[in-house]
Amino acid sequence: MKSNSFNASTFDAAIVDLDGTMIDTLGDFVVALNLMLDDLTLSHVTAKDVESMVGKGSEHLIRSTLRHVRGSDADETLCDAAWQRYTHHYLAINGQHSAVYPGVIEGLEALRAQGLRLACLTNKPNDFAKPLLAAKGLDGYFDFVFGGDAFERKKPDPLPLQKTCEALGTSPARTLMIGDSSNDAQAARAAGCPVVLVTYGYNHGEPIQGVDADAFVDSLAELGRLS
Ligand SMILES: O=C(O)COP(=O)(O)O
Ligand SMILES: [Mg+2]
Repeated sequence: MKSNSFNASTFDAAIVDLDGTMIDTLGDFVVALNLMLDDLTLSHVTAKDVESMVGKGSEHLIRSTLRHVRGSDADETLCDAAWQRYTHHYLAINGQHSAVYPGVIEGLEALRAQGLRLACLTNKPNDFAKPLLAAKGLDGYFDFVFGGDAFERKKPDPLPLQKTCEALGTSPARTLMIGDSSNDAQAARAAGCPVVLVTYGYNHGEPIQGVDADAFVDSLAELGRLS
């Protein structure tokens, strides 16, 4: 951890991002998107293409994918058809091409052992996020799981973090945000939450070290060594 400013007693709770922070879901995204593209008789995307488009929710991912393969913005009819096919395929393969990152279980165990309440806050829709956490054995760590459709606006807007703090009953200043992208960091800054970023996730194709955050960790297991 590249900061000495954290101590477990500084926090009452932590809000943890999902994709790119706890679970490497790139494989699921690529498989579901390419099945969708097959249905629409469009050409495929690669993992490298998808990595820079993940993080702003499924609608954004689908629109970005359609723009990438067609070279122009898709109209609403195509977006609606794509959304239907994508949802169908994603639900069928959810978690099959994904893996929990090393150190995640250790980090979550340590945060719980230090008495922190935990919430998962992701831009992934609720219907994708909840079964995925359950399939990977992570659901039991969280008092709350909020997807990208849980609130009126998504990260990087601060609203989802403010609402999650309200649900946890904690003040933003004592609630640590743990994420992998500028989305998480911007939302945390605007909500007044301290923020730690992992160095291994998806940051819209940009180096994570360039993002304004309080600390960076190579593994969530490092969070257990804060005290
Ligand atoms: O855009 C997504 O679906 C992933 O979002 P997350 O990084 O907030 O979990
Ligand atoms: Mg993420």
